[in-house]
This record gives sequence, C-alpha cells and structure tokens, in this order.
Amino acid sequence: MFGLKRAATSTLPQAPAQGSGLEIKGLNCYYGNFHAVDDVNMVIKPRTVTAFIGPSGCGKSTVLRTINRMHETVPGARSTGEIVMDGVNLFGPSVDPVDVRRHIGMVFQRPNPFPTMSIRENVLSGLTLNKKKVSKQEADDIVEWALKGANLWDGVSNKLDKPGTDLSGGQQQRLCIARAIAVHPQILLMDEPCSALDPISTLAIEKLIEELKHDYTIVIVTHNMQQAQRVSDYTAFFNTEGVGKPGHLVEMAPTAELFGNPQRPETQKYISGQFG
Ligand SMILES: Nc1ncnc2c1ncn2[C@@H]1O[C@H](COP(=O)(O)OP(=O)(O)OP(=O)(O)O)[C@@H](O)[C@H]1O
Repeated sequence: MFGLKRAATSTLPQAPAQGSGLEIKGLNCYYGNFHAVDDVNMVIKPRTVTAFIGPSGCGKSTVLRTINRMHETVPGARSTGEIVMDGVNLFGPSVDPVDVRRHIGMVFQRPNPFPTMSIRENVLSGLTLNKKKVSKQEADDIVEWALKGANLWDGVSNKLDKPGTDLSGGQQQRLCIARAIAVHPQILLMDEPCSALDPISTLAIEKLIEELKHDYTIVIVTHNMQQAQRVSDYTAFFNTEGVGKPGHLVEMAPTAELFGNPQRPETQKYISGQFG
C-alpha cells in the first residue's frame, strides 16, 4: 500500500527496509477541546535521524504519536492536516491505522516488553498480532535478524525462551527495538528511549540509532540536548507560550546549524538553558 519495495506477502527479512520520508502539512492536534499543537509543517528526510526538542508540554510527543496514528487512540483526541508518506496521506479515508502502525514503529520511554512473553515471543509479537503465519524456520530467521539488528543477539541467543522482563533495562529497550524492526517498518519513532536507562545503556542505544538510520528513518523525542547533538542529523525545536497554549514548531534545521546558529531568539534561549 505504501509502495514498499519488499514482497507484500513475505514476512521474511529478505530486503532491508528502505526508510521512507515524511511530509507534515498544517498539522493541528487536539485533546477534546484543547488545542495542543498548532500548525506544524516539516519535511523529514529518508534515512535520517530527526530530534524533537523543546520544553515540557510543547507537543513533541503528541506530534510523534500523531505520525503513526496513535494520538487518535486517546478518547476525544483528533488531528487535522496531512502527513504524507510515500505519496499517501496517512490520514486519508482509505488508510487503515493498523497498517500505518505496521510501517511506522514506536519505541517508548520505558522499555515495555510483554511480561508474559519470552524474548523470542516478544520479537515475533508484531507478526503474531498481525496474524501472519510463518514457519518455524522463518520465525527463527526473523528472531535472529531482528535481535542482531538491535545489537542484542550475542547477549540472548542462548536464552530466547526466558522472559523478556528478565533482561536489564538497556537490554529490554533493545528487545523493544528488535520487536519494532521485526515487522520491517519504514520509520521508527522513539519517545525519550533512553530516559529510563543508565549512561552505558544510553550510549548503546545511541550507537544503535546511528546504525539503524542506514535502513530506517528515525524520529526521536529527547529532553537531552547533548543526545540530540550526538544522534540527530536534523533538530526540530518546539515551544509553547505557556500552559493551556498550543505547542508549535519554532524552527527545524540541520542539527549543527540549529545548535550553532539558531535563527530564532527563543531557540537560542532554550539551547543555552535559559528556560525549559
Ligand atoms: N492524554 C492527554 N489528554 C489531555 N491533554 C494532554 C494529553 N496528553 C498531553 N496533553 C497535553 O497536550 C500538550 C502537549 O503534550 P505533550 O505530551 O505532547 O508535550 P511534550 O512536549 O511531549 O511534553 P513532555 O516533554 O513533558 O513529554 C500539553 O499541554 C499536555 O498537557
């Protein structure tokens, strides 16, 4: 449906994902009557890492969750505008939100492996939930490929049937990344993926992001400006005029430019720690 290059019927990791770009046009997001995000326009290039930064409440997570149509799962929440991927408006009437989530995976702030599932079952859970039937051999291949892709295989290959929750926090987050890539998304959304992790696990995830961007387009929300500078190619700075006011995109630029030569005074104030 989105013009994927791999065979539509195959669940096997024969071809790497291609990492689609996104164009966000006139995006407004609401929670009931509350206007949370105002008129966001941006282009996210394929196979790049884009960091969303900004003070609390400026709408970073809301925009992120709108991209894979998770925002609308909150009762009363809705959005207007367009998000275009591979020429398709993801808000279009014929687009199935479940299909969108298959192409645009998400990794959350707290590692959240399914507690009743083994490591192996966690990796395969996207396929199981989508009722994809695969042979044992195909499933083995997917598990190994996804865990290798998430840099976790060496640590867990001899205990795939142990619960995912037995792993350390950093390993659990890598398991969640393996689970996300096992269904071959085009885009990976990461909502503060390191905020619950220690510094060593954080560096491991950052290194992984660097590797994953060769195959996937990555959008990461982070409160950590050093992290944004370490991992991202582009940075989008969001702000809000205050509680109860909608968040908006102030500026987006290549990361070195945004931090080195911001165009807007409020960006300069934020990155120099004067607020937020
Ligand atoms: N489920 C919800 N119901 C109602 N309002 C919400 C909900 N989630 C977020 N909001 C509001 O929407 C606005 C944007 O929130 P959002 O979480 O997107 O901001 P953020 O920039 O990601 O913040 P943070 O950095 O603190 O995570 C805020 O005013 C927030 O209070």
